[in-house]
Amino acid sequence: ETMARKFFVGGNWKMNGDFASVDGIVAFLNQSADNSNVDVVVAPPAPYLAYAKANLKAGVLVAAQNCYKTAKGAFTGEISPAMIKDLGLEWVILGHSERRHVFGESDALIAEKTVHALESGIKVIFCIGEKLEEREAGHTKDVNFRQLQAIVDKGVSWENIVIAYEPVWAIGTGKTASPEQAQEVHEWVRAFLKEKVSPAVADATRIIYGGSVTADNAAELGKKPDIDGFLVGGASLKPDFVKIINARS
Ligand SMILES: O=C(COP(=O)(O)O)NO
Repeated sequence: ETMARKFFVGGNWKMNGDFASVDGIVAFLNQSADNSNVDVVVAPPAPYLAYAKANLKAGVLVAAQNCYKTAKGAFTGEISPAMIKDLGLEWVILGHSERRHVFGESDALIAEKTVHALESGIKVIFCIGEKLEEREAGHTKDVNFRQLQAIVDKGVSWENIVIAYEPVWAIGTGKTASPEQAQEVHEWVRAFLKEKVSPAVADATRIIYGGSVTADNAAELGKKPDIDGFLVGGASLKPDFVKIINARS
C-alpha cells in the first residue's frame, strides 16, 4: 500500500542574502496563505537563521544549510546540531552537492553528521545526486545508491529524514531533469529503501527533487508519484517560490 506522503518544499538560499533581502523573502512568505498539505522549510545562511526564525510565520520552518558532527569543540567556523536546536530550529540540510563537490565532504563524514544531527533531535534533508559525467557513464544508480548506503550502514532511523535527489548537472544550470528522468531515479531510490531498509520506510520516506525547479516546471514534476516535493535554490529567493510551494494543490 502507498501511504500518502505529505508534500515537502525546501528553499535553499545558499550563500545569498542580507537583512534587506531576508526581509523581502520573509514578507512574501508571511503574506502567502498557509497550505496544510505542504511542509515548508527555508534554509538561510547561518548568520540569518535566528532573524529568519524570529520573523517568519509559524507555517514556515527554518533549516540550517549544514552542520558539523559533534556538539561543540575546537572546530573553527563550524556550527553544531546543538546550536541549531538552541535556535529553536528542527531541520538541517546535509550532503548538499556543494558540500560534497566544492568543499570535499566524503560520504563517511556526511554519514557521521547525519547520525549526530538525528541523535541531537534535528531532522535531516539528506542530499544525493550524480554528476553529468557519472550519468553519461551509466553510473547514476550506483552513485546515488552509494551515497544512501553510507547512512544505511549507520542504521539510522528514517522517520526524520527527507531524501533530496539533486542531479548535480541540474543545479543552477537551468537544465532541469525531465519529470521522467527525475521519477526514474526517485523510483530507484524508493526501491533501494524497500530492499535495504523496509517496505514501510520506502513508502513513508519523502523523496524530493532539486535542480533548477521553477514555478513553470514544478507542477509537471509534482505530478510524478515518487516526487514528494522539491529542494529549491535560486527560485526560492523570489516570490514565485510560493507558486512552487502550492504546485501540487
Ligand atoms: O541546490 C539546489 C538547487 O538549486 P537551483 O534550484 O538553483 O538549481 N537545491 O539545494
